[in-house]
Amino acid sequence: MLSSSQGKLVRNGEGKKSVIWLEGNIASGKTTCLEYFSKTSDIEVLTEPVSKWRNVQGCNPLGLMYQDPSRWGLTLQTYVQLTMLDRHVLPMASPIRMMERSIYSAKYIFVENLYKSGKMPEVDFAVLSEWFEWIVKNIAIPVDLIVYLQTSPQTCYERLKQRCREEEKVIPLEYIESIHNLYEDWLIHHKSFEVPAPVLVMPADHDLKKMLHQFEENREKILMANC
Ligand SMILES: Nc1ncnc2c1ncn2[C@@H]1O[C@H](COP(=O)(O)OP(=O)(O)O)[C@@H](O)[C@H]1O
Ligand SMILES: O=c1ccn([C@H]2C[C@H](O)[C@@H](COP(=O)(O)O)O2)c(=O)[nH]1
Repeated sequence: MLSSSQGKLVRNGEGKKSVIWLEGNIASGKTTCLEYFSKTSDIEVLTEPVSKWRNVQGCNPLGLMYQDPSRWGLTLQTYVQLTMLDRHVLPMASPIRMMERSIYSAKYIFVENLYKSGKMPEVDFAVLSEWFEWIVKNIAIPVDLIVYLQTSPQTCYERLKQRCREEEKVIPLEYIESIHNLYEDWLIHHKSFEVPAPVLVMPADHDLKKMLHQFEENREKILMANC
């Protein structure tokens, strides 16, 4: 249930619980990492609602956006903003929540990329920005730790091609490079937007075996996020 605290809407009784956001480029390995931690008791894992972005009442805003970003970028990102907010305010079922991306990366990375690349009209950007500012001012979006899977764009491009999601077949390497640069400016160089929690950087170009080893090595740091 939501109640009001210091002028913001907050979820009740979740002060001691911890929330971790898993951030990284497209096909950097976020879902694979979440799958690994989902086997741990006391952790609930929330994946990105991509299936909704591919099918809202029979329409596919993700596919439309990749076909014509100038026309459909606002449509997709409005729906991403809504569905991510829905994830953030969902009552916690376990003491630890790991969630894939956030309403912040939707705005600071994906909306920013559309706008900066000239594919989002100024008025669409202004409307989305005002919505975003209203949300983060009025609704508590808890986060204790951001885990950043840091990859090279080339690695993501190869994994993306291998995953072969229909809508993403049109994505060029340059798109992945732009997303990479925005993530680095935000989470590593602190050059763009405020970072709402400490960042744990995990190099993620390695093969699966080494990644699983690295997840295990970082388990304590991740599980103790709010201590
Ligand atoms: N360390 C890795 N080495 C090689 N392939 C990987 C690795 N991690 C994930 N993959 C593969 O790359 C693709 C994208 O991974 P996924 O976890 O879905 O990324 P994301 O959720 O970040 O988009 C999938 O096909 C997955 O099996
Ligand atoms: O705000 C957003 C968030 C994600 N997307 C796109 C990028 C990808 O094509 C999918 C999500 O894929 P991942 O494999 O989880 O990275 O959705 C977007 O356009 N806007």
